[in-house]
Amino acid sequence: MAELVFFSGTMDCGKSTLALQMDHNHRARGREGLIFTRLDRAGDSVLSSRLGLSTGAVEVHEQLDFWEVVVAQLTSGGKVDYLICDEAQFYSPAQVEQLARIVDELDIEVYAFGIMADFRTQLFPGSQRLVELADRTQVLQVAALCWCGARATHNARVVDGSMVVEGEQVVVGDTTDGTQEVEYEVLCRRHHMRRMSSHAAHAAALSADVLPFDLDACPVPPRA
Ligand SMILES: Nc1ncnc2c1ncn2[C@@H]1O[C@H](COP(=O)(O)OP(=O)(O)O)[C@@H](O)[C@H]1O
Ligand SMILES: Cc1cn([C@H]2C[C@H](O)[C@@H](COP(=O)(O)O)O2)c(=O)[nH]c1=O
Repeated sequence: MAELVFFSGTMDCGKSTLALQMDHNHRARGREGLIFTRLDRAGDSVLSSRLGLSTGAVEVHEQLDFWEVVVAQLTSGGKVDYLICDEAQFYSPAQVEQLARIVDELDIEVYAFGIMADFRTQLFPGSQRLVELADRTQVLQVAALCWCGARATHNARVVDGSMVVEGEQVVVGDTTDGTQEVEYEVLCRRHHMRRMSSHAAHAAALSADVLPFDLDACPVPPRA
């Protein structure tokens, strides 16, 4: 029986790489699949991994209906054994429901990949619906790490070097709108809650070295 599986984890933990590997392994055994993504950092209609691999994909626009796409493929004589769905956090709840229907009524495997929560630690609507409907939610094994070395569990947004907790939910990574540079960094919960990105930690470490300087305790009198 087919399943809807949600592979989740922080940014940069290898989700897109796993999506490409799963597609490769299925294809190598003669199975045929459809690949979908939305707002990949490499551009429209591409599923890309930071390891350098990429493949063409169907861009999931707001109006895309997964059910219609798959049924059209089947009725035109195509074979569909599985779907690979990357950046699934950006899909609408209705689109996630279409994916569940494809599993149940067409017996096609659906593998969805995405982050669970945004930079404010709030669930993306698409991810929430996936957790609600998936047969299984699987956290990726490869841990992305916080700057302190702990397992990273949260995604932080850094705008012009400072961590922010307000703003639009969706801003594609590694972009600039011409005025601001938006980056993301993964953190452990402790440092996310303290708003301590690696940049802030570095600045705090530097000022800790400089500020507590006690002239009276200094063995060498400073030169005039
Ligand atoms: N130069 C590198 N050498 C080895 N592994 C790398 C390198 N660059 C990135 N990676 C791996 O790629 C992972 C990110 O892959 P990607 O599939 O793009 O992540 P995600 O889709 O979860 O954001 C990193 O966690 C790391 O394990
Ligand atoms: C936390 C967060 C992330 N995003 C964007 C940034 C990236 O384009 C994707 C995640 O991609 P990845 O393959 O998992 O690295 O999501 C966003 O728009 N809003 C956020 O809060």
